[in-house]
Amino acid sequence: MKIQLALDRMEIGDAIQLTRLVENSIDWIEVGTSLIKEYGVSSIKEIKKAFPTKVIVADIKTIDNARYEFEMCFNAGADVATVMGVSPYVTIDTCMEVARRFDRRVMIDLLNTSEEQKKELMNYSEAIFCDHVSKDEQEESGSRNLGVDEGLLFADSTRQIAIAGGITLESLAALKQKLNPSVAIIGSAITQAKDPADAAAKFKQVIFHVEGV
Ligand SMILES: O=C(CO)[C@H](O)[C@H](O)COP(=O)(O)O
Repeated sequence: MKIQLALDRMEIGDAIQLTRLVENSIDWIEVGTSLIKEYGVSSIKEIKKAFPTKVIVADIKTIDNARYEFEMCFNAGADVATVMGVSPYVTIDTCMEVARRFDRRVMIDLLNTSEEQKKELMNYSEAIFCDHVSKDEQEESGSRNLGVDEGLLFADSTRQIAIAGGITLESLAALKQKLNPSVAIIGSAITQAKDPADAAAKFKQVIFHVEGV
């Protein structure tokens, strides 16, 4: 399981500095939606420039305007870009087509999708599927991703799964068991930690422990 470090609600310089502290413990770097909204695609360019060998995920959360937004992210250096699963299928089709042309990947964010939509979306076999509990659900309703609903859907699936939303050192092992994700997206548990390097190293240890590799 890879760790995708989610960088949100900070300045680009601080994001780069923080990532330097933890880069040996993490695999993918997410340029968070808040960075893209605040600083534009230059946030993607700068983070790719600072970490050229890491997989860079642009969490642009496209819901329309797919061709323009995905070309913009890939031209800025993103290796993966995100689209909302609740988007019209023509939007997701377009994201897939642009990603294929650039030889990059699409992550479909399953936030607020119904069971029926999730089953339909699984037809996008090349995508990564993100099981996501949102910031608002975390901060306003006290929820976090515990993998309660998706177990059966994902258990039968050969699809690549990512998990996100308030993941902690304590919740990661159970999530791994329930959803068998290949990517754990971790933001505040590392970025807001007193010692981010120590927190990231501990996440890596948990993964080592559950995977035994
Ligand atoms: O996509 C996001 C918010 O929409 C975040 O990147 C994701 O939720 C991970 O951050 P955290 O671990 O702090 O929840």
